[in-house]
Amino acid sequence: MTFQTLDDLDDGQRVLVRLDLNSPVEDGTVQDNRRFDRHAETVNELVDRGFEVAVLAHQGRPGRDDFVSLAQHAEILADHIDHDVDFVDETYGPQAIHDIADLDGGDVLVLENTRMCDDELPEENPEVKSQTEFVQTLKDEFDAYINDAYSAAHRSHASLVGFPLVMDAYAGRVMETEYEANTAIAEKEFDGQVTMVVGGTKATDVIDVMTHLDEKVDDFLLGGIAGELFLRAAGYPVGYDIDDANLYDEQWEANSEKIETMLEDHRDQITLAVDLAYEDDGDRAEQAVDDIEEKSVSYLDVGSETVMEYSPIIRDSEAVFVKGALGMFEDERFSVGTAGVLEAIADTDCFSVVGGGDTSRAIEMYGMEEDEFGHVSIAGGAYIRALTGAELVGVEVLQR
Ligand SMILES: Nc1ncnc2c1ncn2[C@@H]1O[C@H](COP(=O)(O)OP(=O)(O)OP(=O)(O)O)[C@@H](O)[C@H]1O
Ligand SMILES: O=C(O)[C@H](O)COP(=O)(O)O
Repeated sequence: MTFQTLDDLDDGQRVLVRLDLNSPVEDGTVQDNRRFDRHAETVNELVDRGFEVAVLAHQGRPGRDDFVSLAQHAEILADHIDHDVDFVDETYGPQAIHDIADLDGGDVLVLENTRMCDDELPEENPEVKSQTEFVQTLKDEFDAYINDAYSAAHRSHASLVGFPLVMDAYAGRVMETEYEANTAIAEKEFDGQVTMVVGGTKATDVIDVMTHLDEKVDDFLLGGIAGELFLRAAGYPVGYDIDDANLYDEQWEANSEKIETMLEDHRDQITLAVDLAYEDDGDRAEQAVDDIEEKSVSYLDVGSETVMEYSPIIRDSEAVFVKGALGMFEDERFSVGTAGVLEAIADTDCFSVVGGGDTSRAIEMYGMEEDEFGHVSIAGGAYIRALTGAELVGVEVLQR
């Protein structure tokens, strides 16, 4: 590993720290999750060593319900580090600069959601990002930049790739441990069957990675939004938006060709759900995919038959990778797919990795322990990209 770490940084300086506190939001309330726990290690160390700490992080995506302020994140972070955490509702405006100047040793200030700044999101190369007003304004306020957000390091966004080009840059403790674990996992060779459980809402991320993993993975078990899109490509009348949902059509447009090609070239490596679950009068109901004539309900989980088909495949695997939940597990009625698959993994002695800020929450929600899995990563998209052997842009710039 060639990046500088906190061991290379002198105590008591003024530091800008990028965390990944991107969290599930339910009815406007940010849900605590292991990202806070893990990043607390880095923040606690900085506080104990007398640094003046300003935190950059993002939440959600513009236009989605989870695109909210970081005010609640500051409170949750304070609970995890047993230390006051201040918040300012600007990322680099005059009030933010004022509050940064007021920091004393051991103080922590969370700046507003980076994705509320125009400079943050367009995916541009690090050189371009380093010249944005966002980066140029904040860089002079700090002695060093620390990136702890391994789980967002696959995005070429200003707060992740801009600062290392114009500041002294370091990896935080989470960046270090996730990088080491995921790189080692990517280099592992398996003699037996390798299975990947693919679900969640970010179908574009997983489908892109699937096309690069077809030599490493013997069987992809599909669920979630990606699963429905694959069913659509296979000819079933599902995988498009109904009501106000905004999960399928855009991702179908972006990925339909890749999905169709994968089904043509790798059909024997792709296992699709045989039944799906939906809400009927407040209860869970299930329907075989062969019986669906028209999509008139939202499918929120894979069905029980699907879990029965996926479980023996998992039992026969030497390694299982999970990215994304098979259903909306936060609602117990729709946890059957996700909990069923995680229990099947926990019951075998295969090597396993469960990744994703949301998905990894299902472990404790459904009574399992982290040590029943080989590695639980707070990274989702970043860890599966690392599995392909590709370098993550946010890591690359730290290694310059
Ligand atoms: N059929 C479905 N309908 C709606 N939501 C679903 C469905 N299936 C899965 N989900 C949701 O997917 C979410 C997890 O997927 P997501 O794509 O956010 O992955 P993740 O594991 O958090 O990874 P990352 O860290 O990349 O965000 C869960 O919160 C779950 O509720
Ligand atoms: O939750 C994640 O995987 C990271 O925070 C990246 O979020 P994004 O997929 O919205 O870029």
